[in-house]
Amino acid sequence: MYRRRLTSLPLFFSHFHQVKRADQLKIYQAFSTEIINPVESESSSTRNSPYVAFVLGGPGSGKGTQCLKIAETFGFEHIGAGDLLRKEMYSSTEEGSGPTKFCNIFPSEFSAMIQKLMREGSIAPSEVTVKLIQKAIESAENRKFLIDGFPRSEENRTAYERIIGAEPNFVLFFDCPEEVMVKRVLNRNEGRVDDNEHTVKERLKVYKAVTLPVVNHYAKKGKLYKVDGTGTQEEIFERVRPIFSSLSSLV
Ligand SMILES: Nc1ncnc2c1ncn2[C@@H]1O[C@H](COP(=O)(O)OP(=O)(O)O)[C@@H](O)[C@H]1O
Ligand SMILES: O=c1ccn([C@@H]2O[C@H](COP(=O)(O)OP(=O)(O)O)[C@@H](O)[C@H]2O)c(=O)[nH]1
Ligand SMILES: [Mg+2]
Repeated sequence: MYRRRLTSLPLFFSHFHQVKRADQLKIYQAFSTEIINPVESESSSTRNSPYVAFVLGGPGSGKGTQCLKIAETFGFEHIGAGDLLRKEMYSSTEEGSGPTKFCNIFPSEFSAMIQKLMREGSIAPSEVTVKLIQKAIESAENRKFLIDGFPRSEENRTAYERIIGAEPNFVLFFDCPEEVMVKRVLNRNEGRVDDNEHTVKERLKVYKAVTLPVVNHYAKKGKLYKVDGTGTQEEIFERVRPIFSSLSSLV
C-alpha cells in the first residue's frame, strides 16, 4: 500500500485545449498538432511513489491497444483490470491453466462469479479488483502505471482511493461513438465470454450509467484528458503521444 500527496498538474494541463462544455466540465482535449514543453514540477520518481494514469473508455474504444503502445514507447507498466480478472478466472477453472501461484489470490468460487458477471457485462466487486490492482502495483519494479479499464464505477473509484490511499495523477479517456465500439468488439476475436452482441449491449448500458460519472468526476477535478478514439490505431496514438511526451521530465 502506498500513500502520497496529490500531484497538481495545472501547468502540464495548460498545454492542452481546455474545453468548457455546457455542463461546465473542464476537459483537456489533446490534439496531435500540439507542441508540448515539459514543465518544471516535482518529479513523481523523486517521491518514490507510483505515478498512475487511469485509462477509461467504452468497450472497444481502444484502451488496451493504445496502452500497449504507450507502455512500449514511454516505459509504463500496463495493468489491465479486465486482464487481471480474466487471469483470476482462468487460474482456477478446469479450462484454465489450473491454480497458479502468481495470479490466483482469491478462492476458486470467485472464478465462477467473475465469469458470470463478465458474461452479464456487470462490474466485479470493488474489493476484488482493487486487491488485484494493488498486488500488480506492489509486485512491479516499474513505478509508472497505466491502469486500463478501471475504475468502472464511482464505487470502484472510492474503493481504490480508500484501499490504495491515493488518486490517479491523471485520466486518459478515449471518446468513441457506440457503433464504432460495437463493431470493434464484435471483430475482436480473442475468444472472450463478453464479446457478443448481447453482452456488448449490456456493457454499453453499464458504461453510460455507471462509468461515465467517473469520467465526469475527473473532468470536474481537471484531471481528464479526452482523446478522439476514432481513426486508425496510429492516428489515435499520435493524439496520445504529446500527453506522455510532456511527462518525460516529470516521471
Ligand atoms: N483504431 C482502431 N481501429 C480499428 N480497430 C481497432 C482500433 N483500435 C483497436 N482496434 C481493435 O478493436 C478491438 C478492441 O480494441 P481494444 O484495444 O481491445 O479496446 P478496449 O480495450 O477499449 O475494449 C481489438 O480487436 C483491436 O485490435
Ligand atoms: O475494473 C474492472 C474491469 C473489468 N471488469 C469486468 O471485465 C469485463 C471486461 O473488461 P475489460 O476492461 O477487459 O474490457 P474492455 O473494455 O477492454 O473491452 C467488464 O465488462 C467487467 O465485467 C470489472 O468488473 N471491473
Ligand atoms: Mg481492453
